[in-house]
Amino acid sequence: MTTERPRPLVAGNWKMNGTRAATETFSAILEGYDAGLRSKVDLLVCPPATLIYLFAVAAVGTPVKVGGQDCHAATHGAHTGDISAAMLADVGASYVIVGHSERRTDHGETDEMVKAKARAAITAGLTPIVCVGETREERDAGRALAVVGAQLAGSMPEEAARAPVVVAYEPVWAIGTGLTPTVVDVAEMHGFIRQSLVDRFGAAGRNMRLLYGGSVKPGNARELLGVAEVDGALVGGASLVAEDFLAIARAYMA
Ligand SMILES: O=C[C@H](O)COP(=O)(O)O
Repeated sequence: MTTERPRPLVAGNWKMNGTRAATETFSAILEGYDAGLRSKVDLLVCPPATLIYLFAVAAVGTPVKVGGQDCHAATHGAHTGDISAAMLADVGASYVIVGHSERRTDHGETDEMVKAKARAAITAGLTPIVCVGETREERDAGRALAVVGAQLAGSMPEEAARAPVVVAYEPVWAIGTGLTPTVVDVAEMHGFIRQSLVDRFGAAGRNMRLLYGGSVKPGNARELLGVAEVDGALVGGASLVAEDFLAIARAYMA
């Protein structure tokens, strides 16, 4: 049994922000990802779909990865407005976020749908980032572990036993609010998620990267990313500012 930790990943989720002018921000991220950072942490940026190709071209020759924020479960067909995992791969994406709480809420995505999307991503050669997380009410009712456990059980595809999958724990109440759980709560949840993954996927579950997301900022990154079983961050607002995003990644510098 390996005790080696997965290499950390700091991923930016730009959500519905950014036009072509934001290529400047992305270029600053590419430039700031120096040898020191490269030796410690992987970087991923998930811009709106309209910018994926542009960013992927800009990132050629660098280790920075580009990803999508969602994909359809089908490979192609009559799904107006949707994008398949293969289409994301075609324009240079190597990751895709699935089951973000904003998709679950805004688009009524169920665990079953998220699982189908994750499976489609794997089939297309992408690494899915499967998001889970409880609401404030669920935490206050003492149900956080049960809710996240059920989301994991329903959203993680069986293929995770043999294909790379990332899990992101994002308490819904911490997203974009400036609020974060205590490090004790993060440690409890990540320990629980790790155990659930090991129970289901064995060694693959032990090596899966577990990201924390929800109001990660340069000022709290070192504390949050230092928690046991936290292998990186999924960053929203702070990833829109190159210097803040890089400062979060620098939490891994000694
Ligand atoms: O996917 C990212 C998260 O929803 C976190 O967003 P935030 O860093 O703006 O709180």
